Amino acid sequence: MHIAVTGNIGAGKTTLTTMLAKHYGWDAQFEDVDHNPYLEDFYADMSKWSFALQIYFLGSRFRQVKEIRESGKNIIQDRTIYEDAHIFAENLNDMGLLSDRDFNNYASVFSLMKSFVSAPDLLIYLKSDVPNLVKKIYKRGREYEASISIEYLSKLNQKYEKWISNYTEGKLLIIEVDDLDFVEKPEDFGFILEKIEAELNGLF
Ligand SMILES: Nc1ncnc2c1ncn2[C@@H]1O[C@H](COP(=O)(O)OP(=O)(O)O)[C@@H](O)[C@H]1O
Ligand SMILES: Nc1ncnc2c1ncn2[C@H]1C[C@H](O)[C@@H](COP(=O)(O)O)O1
Repeated sequence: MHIAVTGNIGAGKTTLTTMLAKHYGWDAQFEDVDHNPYLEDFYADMSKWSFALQIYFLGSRFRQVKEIRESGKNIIQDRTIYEDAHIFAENLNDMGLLSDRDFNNYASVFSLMKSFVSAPDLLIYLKSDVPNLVKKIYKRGREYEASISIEYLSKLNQKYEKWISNYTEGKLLIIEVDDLDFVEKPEDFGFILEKIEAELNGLF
């Protein structure tokens, strides 16, 4: 079984992925953030580094897709390859931070890769509003993310809403996380588990 957690920066994906992997004994796949050779430079100068960062994330996410296909294990994945293309790369292009020439080049590589990608059995979307995202990014305290603007987060949130409302590739569970504290409150984590199990009924 392949489950993926999706959502904007700071929504709680890594936290929930870690908790679910521990609870169910699943393998977890995380994003390549701490050893990412471009991320810090990207936040310092988005226009200069956007193409290099997108190619890096695309390669790293495709490696994960391959592992999921080959492993035969139950895997929970923190963010999907779809988000790189449909949320981040598209948004950078819209904002004029990734040129049309580079975006078209990227999109043609992504469309080749897409034929090898299977949708997760369940996609869990963590929906959060911008002020709450800002609070959680601040709480996490990665220095290079201090430059993330409200405008950038808002545009990403709009892209997420559009993408999720058109998502038909597989089962989808939307969780509004702003009134939940699944880190500190076991009942909130229990509420999420119930929702997941209801969706996966029959697949478990
Ligand atoms: N529902 C929540 N309640 C309280 N704190 C949360 C919640 N979700 C995430 N956090 C905190 O917010 C920060 C960002 O969460 P993280 O899982 O790294 O987000 P993401 O992986 O989506 O970027 C972390 O410090 C985490 O502990
Ligand atoms: N495809 C991407 N383009 C730009 N930035 C990206 C992409 N994928 C992830 N990121 C950034 C956003 C955050 O700063 C870190 C980690 O993501 P998070 O949502 O906090 O798990 O990488």
